[in-house]
Amino acid sequence: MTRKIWVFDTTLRDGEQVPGAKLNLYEKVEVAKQLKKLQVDIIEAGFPASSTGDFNAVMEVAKQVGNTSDIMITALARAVKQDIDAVYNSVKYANNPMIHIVLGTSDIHVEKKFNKSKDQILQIGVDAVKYAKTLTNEVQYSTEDASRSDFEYLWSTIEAVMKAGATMINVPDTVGYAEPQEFGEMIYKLNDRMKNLNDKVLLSVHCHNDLGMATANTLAAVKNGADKVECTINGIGERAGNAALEEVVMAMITRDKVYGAQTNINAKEIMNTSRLVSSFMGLDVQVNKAITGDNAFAHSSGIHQDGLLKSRDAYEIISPTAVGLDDMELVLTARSGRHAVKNALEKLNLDLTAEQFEGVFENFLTLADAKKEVYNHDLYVLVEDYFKKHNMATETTYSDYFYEIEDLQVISNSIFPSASVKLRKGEAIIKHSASGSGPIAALYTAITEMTEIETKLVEYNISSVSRGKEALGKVKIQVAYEGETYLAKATHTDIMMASAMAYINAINTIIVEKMMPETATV
Ligand SMILES: CC(=O)SCCNC(=O)CCNC(=O)[C@H](O)C(C)(C)COP(=O)(O)OP(=O)(O)OC[C@H]1O[C@@H](n2cnc3c(N)ncnc32)[C@H](O)[C@@H]1OP(=O)(O)O
Ligand SMILES: CC(C)C(=O)C(=O)O
Ligand SMILES: [Mg+2]
Repeated sequence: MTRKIWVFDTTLRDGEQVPGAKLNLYEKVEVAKQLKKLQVDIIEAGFPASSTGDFNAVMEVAKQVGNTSDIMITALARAVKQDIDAVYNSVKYANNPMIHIVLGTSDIHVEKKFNKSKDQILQIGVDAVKYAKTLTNEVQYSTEDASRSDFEYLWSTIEAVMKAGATMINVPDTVGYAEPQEFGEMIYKLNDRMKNLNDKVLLSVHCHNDLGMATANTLAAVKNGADKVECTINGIGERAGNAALEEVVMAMITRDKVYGAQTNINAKEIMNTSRLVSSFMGLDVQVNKAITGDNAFAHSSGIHQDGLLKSRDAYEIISPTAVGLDDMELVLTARSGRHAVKNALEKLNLDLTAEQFEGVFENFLTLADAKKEVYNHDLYVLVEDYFKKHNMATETTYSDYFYEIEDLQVISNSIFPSASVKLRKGEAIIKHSASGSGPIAALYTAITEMTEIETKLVEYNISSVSRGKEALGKVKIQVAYEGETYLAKATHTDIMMASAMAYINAINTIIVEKMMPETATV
């Protein structure tokens, strides 16, 4: 039988503990709305005692997102009256409010952090739960640093707070020290004892990723009886982060026979949620991140691309559409083979004879060695060049459609940021200058006015590919055009050039998809 696993999302509390990731009230509410679409069961919205700003943000989440019966809103408190009051006074506006109390159980916490005896700490926890129960029915108790705690003391704490009225017991691997086998065994034993005491109390886990095992530990707990998982989107959180919601959920879906457990998550909202969190928090998702990384559904080597074209299951265990993506991506690189390149050409209606294809493929490899990634607009130009070289006429001069950057100058100052750009379009050279509120706005305005393709810049992201003064700047943008979004990237030592190249890549992709003749035969 399939068990239901509760999903407690702590992106807005533990996730927000990432340096620089702090969200304002508006952003917290927007993320919470998206988490509701994702169908998480519980949102932990913050730590209200920490600042007035967070108190107000948690209160707003409770009012605007917690206003239906299908979701519970909580926030974190130390085992301190003032913190518990702050949680209650902010979450009480939700239909289903919950108070979450944390207090350490390991010797390190009890002795070194609190300088108290185990009995004293246990009593503080019990008193905190009893007080919280005078305010709300739902109270979660977290035994911080549980995985490094003496098991019998951990159990006596859990037993005492359950008797005091805790409705959920959360067992955190606070410093990511646990190992799946050992963590699973601990959860098995706790589950056994808890169910004997009161089988209505939920057993939850909260795993950190310091040894890269947060997801594995969470899933080991699910296998061993945990009712609830605490996770964050993109695995963000204190230090190395928390168990990633998307990984835990997709593992349960993909390996259903192994776990025999499912969540209520609407997996199709995973990518939307990941992108929203990443953009509001200013935290890039690492490209190879499972499920939500740029490359999680992108394939770039010839043998894999060929296999996928023959049968998707050769290299795909999750359908990209299951998490809200349109499709897999076959990235054309110098490691691509003939099958992938032929497939890309056919999709563009560029039908070539075997001999023509071999010629184009040879030039493709030369270009791919120089360029890292070959785009569809590059394929058109490769085909045209091949035909020109062999004195053959083409119906369309493809290069007349696409833009290339010849030169640019960007002036950055607070008075009048401006950009001058020289573009090539086929044989034509176009020059233009524009100003803007900042250097990127000036640069993109200049290009928009030259290309006459009005896009909306949805996201602009710049990062360094390597360290040091010679670092390459990598620009990743998302633009909207006629209701569709286009992603484009570029890398260059000059970040303005990388920004312009990324934008031109987006423009050329729009041209390929919207403006090329339907049957571009050669
Ligand atoms: C594992 C986790 O993720 S826990 C959650 C982490 N989140 C946060 O810390 C939220 C942001 N924190 C804050 O805004 C502040 O630290 C506050 C408001 C919580 C406390 O601020 P301050 O009163 O200035 O205390 P400060 O943070 O310097 O020290 C923590 C105090 O809380 C005590 N404390 C720590 N954990 C707990 C707990 N679970 N229950 C009771 N007291 C606790 C410490 O012993 C220390 O008390 P002391 O001053 O008597 O030594
Ligand atoms: C508050 C608790 C659950 C926590 O974040 C941790 O122990 O990591
Ligand atoms: Mg944590």
